[in-house]
Amino acid sequence: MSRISNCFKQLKEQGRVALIPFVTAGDPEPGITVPLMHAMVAAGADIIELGVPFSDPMADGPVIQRASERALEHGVSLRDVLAMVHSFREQDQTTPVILMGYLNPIEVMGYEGFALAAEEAGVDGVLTVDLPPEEADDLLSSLRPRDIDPIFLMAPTTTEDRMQRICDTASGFVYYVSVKGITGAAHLAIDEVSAMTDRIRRHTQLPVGVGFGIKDAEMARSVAQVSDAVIVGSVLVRRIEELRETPAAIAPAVAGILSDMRHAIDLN
Ligand SMILES: O=P(O)(O)OC[C@@H](O)[C@@H](O)c1c[nH]c2ccccc12
Repeated sequence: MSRISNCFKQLKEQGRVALIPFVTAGDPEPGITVPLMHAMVAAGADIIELGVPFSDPMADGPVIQRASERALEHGVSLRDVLAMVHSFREQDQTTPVILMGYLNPIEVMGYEGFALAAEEAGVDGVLTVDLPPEEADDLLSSLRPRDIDPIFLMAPTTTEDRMQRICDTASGFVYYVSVKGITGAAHLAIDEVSAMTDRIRRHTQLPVGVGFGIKDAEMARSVAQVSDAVIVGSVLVRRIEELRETPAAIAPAVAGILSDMRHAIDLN
């Protein structure tokens, strides 16, 4: 069983919902990422979504775009991100790590080479924003034998047919994007999210994670009532940006936001 499936299985037994923070690897500087990952786990993160910096991140809003720019200024590459995961794994063998990124750097490395390096580093899932499941066969045939879960996105506009196809292709969990638009979006309507997670569950037994537009602990709590995982990115990345001149303050600040969310989620 993959580390992601195992994580969800354990959470389910405990009647708990996963908290999945997103940060961009190497933002605002490479040295911060591994300690930040450990701090997030200590604050209650169950799974970590780590962004691979990319020059043209079209699904991302300005906050996460700027995070990519800061990391790229330090020359952070896909190989560097894999090295960070490898280093994280020296002290943490249980928390799943998902790489979130765009296809280009993976294609450059080659699917087989990437999958091998990801497995060696201890990566558990890969979310390639610009690779639809219809075109994912080649990458999937490199990931599957290594127990690396492909994570796919569904949006409010996803049709039933597509939903079924995505559910049949994905493993680990499926990611429901709560709003039309880009990361850091303003408003998430909980009734709509609830209706969609119900629909998705008619297609799959996989856990359903919800992300985009979750801003605070209260919202995290409502989303946790209708999902299996709460995914939070821009609020954390914005805090990282605010503190970029004082990097030592970043991990405690991010941990503070996450532990508030953790407590709120566990109140359910
Ligand atoms: O930033 P938000 O609105 O909290 O949403 C999570 C999101 O950042 C993270 O999962 C993510 C970052 N970049 C992405 C691109 C596509 C899908 C998801 C993502």
